[in-house]
Amino acid sequence: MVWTMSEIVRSSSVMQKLQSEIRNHTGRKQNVDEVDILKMTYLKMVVKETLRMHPPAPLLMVHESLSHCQVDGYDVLPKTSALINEWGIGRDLRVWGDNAAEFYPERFENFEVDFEMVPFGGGRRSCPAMNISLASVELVIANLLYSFNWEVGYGMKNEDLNMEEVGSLVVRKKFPLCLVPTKYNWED
Ligand code: HEM
Repeated sequence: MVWTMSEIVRSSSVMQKLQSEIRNHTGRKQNVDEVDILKMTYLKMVVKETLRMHPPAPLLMVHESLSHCQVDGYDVLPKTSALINEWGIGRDLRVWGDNAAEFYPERFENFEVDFEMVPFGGGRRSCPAMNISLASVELVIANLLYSFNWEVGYGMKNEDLNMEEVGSLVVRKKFPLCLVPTKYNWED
């Protein structure tokens, strides 16, 4: 959620497009609910793009081979530890093109994700909480943007927000995200 908010605040066009989608689909009421978010296609693209660029577990978890196998011509012996570089997969120029380092949710308009990114891992030991995690992130982000506009404040420009990472197995922002909300006025 923190990485998603950070990327949204850094780009005024993403924030505006997302707020229009959320407010148009929700209408004027107390808050966005689970049914409202089903129709929000841009919101889903924004969350996907965040997971591509900022996978919370950049190397997934350590896996161990059970038996001897070959991968790409390399012999993998039993009990070999394997780390999957999900961070690298999400930034591979061959998959994502020259703008791989850019936050560009629209790339998912014409791109059905299969194994091009695996922020929740894959196979039998993948994250069992994938669906609830995605739904929770979408619901919280939608509500934050529905009721408020956000800025970095304190005289700083939104696009200059610090995005440095820290951590190893789980990566988080080096500096905590601190934003200033302004209540959205439907009459404006
Ligand atoms: C955006 C949020 C989350 C992400 C990106 C994420 C990602 C991951 C990843 C990459 C793995 C390792 C998969 C592998 O090694 O192939 C994993 C495993 C796991 N996750 Fe998550 N996770 C998230 C949220 C959650 C939540 C909220 C829970 C619990 C409520 C959870 C419970 C678990 C469990 C129990 C495993 C171990 C599964 C196993 O070893 O069989 N995760 N997760």
